[in-house]
Amino acid sequence: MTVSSAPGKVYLFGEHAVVYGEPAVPCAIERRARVTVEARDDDRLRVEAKDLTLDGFTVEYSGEGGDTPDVNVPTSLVEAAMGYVDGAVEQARDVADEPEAGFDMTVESDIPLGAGLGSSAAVVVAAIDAATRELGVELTQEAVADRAYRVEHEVQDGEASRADTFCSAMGGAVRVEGDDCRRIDDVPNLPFVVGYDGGAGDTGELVAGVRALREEFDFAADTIGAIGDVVREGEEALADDDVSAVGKLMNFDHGLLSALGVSSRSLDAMVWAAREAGARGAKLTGAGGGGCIVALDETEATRTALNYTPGCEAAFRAELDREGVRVE
Ligand SMILES: Nc1ncnc2c1ncn2[C@@H]1O[C@H](COP(=O)(O)OP(=O)(O)OP(=O)(O)O)[C@@H](O)[C@H]1O
Ligand SMILES: C[C@@](O)(CCO)CC(=O)[O-]
Ligand SMILES: [Mg+2]
Repeated sequence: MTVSSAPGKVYLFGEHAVVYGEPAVPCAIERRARVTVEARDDDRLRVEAKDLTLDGFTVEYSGEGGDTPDVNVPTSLVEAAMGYVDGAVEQARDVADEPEAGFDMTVESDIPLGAGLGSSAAVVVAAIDAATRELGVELTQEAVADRAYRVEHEVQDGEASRADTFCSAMGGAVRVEGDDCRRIDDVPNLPFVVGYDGGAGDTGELVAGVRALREEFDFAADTIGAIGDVVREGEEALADDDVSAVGKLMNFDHGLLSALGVSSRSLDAMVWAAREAGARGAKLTGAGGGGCIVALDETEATRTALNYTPGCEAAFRAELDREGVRVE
């Protein structure tokens, strides 16, 4: 039996624009997805995903994907979840050159689903790491990141950057621009506070919406370019340990993301509550549509304000997680 875990992330800057080749800076946070894998004697795959709904679901189907799972959650949700885990298993079979390998897998996660904290990337990264190890192959974190990217790219219908998967596999703060992925060492202390509205957005759909806007309006394409400028400026602020400038740029980034239509009433409400409480900056994180905002505040004021904000279901502090994927 092998257990691997991988962290979720918040975006300091650059989500969405990163899909079109602009740089982005996601940071891994201390909230993890854990995947337990046990090799089977046959080629079947049995997946238990306890957090997929409140009730959880269990599905058993063949390696060829011929069976229809008998479950009580929306089919699209099951299909997507099976896509991520199935994709991870395909990668492990390919790496180990064991196309017939079967597994029992259990997915458990502290990362809210579809909320902008990179739950999909963490699940794929941890699943690939655990399944390859279970087959006796140890991949580097970079290799896990690359394989996980291929899975996200496929499940999200080609609408994915390397940012989430690289960040989850490597840990820490990272910089991703197209295929160029690296860790950023020496980031200042970043006092992340996360606000969660209890909702979710569909990453693939939200990215497709931004793509449509970008094709329709030149100024939407310019907005994406402006996000790239914010990120480049933000990298300088990080290098100068200037947390107050980082916050200002996060605010700017949120405005641009909002212009691209990926914010929501509750995300905006949480962003404003954080700013009014004295946060250095606040923005939505991840694909948007609903889910989480991230703010910078070393005091307790933002968390307290978020707890009193209608539409905010939970507010918590998130520490930078310097460790990426690991065996438990
Ligand atoms: N604990 C889990 N168990 C099973 N599947 C999961 C789990 N967590 C996430 N997933 C899969 O990932 C999907 C959510 O991925 P999606 O990319 O839409 O959001 P996210 O990764 O949480 O946020 P973002 O991509 O904006 O950072 C879920 O619908 C499910 O398919
Ligand atoms: C919206 C997006 O930029 C981040 C989702 O966490 C999509 C991606 O980079 O794959
Ligand atoms: Mg995702």
